[in-house]
Amino acid sequence: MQDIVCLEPGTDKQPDDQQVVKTPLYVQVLNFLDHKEWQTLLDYTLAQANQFVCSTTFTNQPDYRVSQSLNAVAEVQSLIVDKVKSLLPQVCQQLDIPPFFVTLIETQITAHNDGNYYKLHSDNGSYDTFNREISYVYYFYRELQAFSGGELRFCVDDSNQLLEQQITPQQNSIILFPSRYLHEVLPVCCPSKMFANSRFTFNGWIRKSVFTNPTNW
Ligand SMILES: O=C(O)CCC(=O)C(=O)O
Ligand SMILES: [Fe+2]
Repeated sequence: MQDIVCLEPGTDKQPDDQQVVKTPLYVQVLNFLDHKEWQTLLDYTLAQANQFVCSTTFTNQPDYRVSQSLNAVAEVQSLIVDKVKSLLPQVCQQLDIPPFFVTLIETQITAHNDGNYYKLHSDNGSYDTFNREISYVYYFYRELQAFSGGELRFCVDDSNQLLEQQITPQQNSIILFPSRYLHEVLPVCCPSKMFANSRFTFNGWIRKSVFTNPTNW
């Protein structure tokens, strides 16, 4: 059974004492996969250890993103992507994002090990990424957890108010948020430095079609 948790950045007290609930920064779903699916994904990830390469960014800034990624994840991608697709209407509603046509759901598995991080960035700030609408990050790792840190930190400027929120990577949970929001991954501490003890994510980006209905052309 999945628990959808919609986290609010806060509420504003109005003069007439009515509370206005603001749009949340992100949606979190706990217990996202069942145990068998979780195990399949973890086993697959550990078996692919040698296929991971240094993570990249579209802006190619050195030392901005330090982790390892696996970009060919076809064997396991339906585990996450099908569920993400089915959640989309609800997520758009909660994040106040108008419904849109999806052109592509990008996927990768990322491993953050000792000292790894990803500095403050948005996921759609470059020419190649401008149509990313929603980012998703599914967290998983080997039991017992052998790393600390690696919080996902949001720093969002919302109508002149700076909203800051830090999320602890929680086993078998997923976070979805607007790709334009500034966020970072704080440094991970993994004393064993073993790949298998990494902070793993199945993460990606949902791209929006920029074409309108062509029947008027
Ligand atoms: O791992 C995370 O918590 C976030 C990753 C991220 O921001 C990204 O891959 O763009
Ligand atoms: Fe990101």
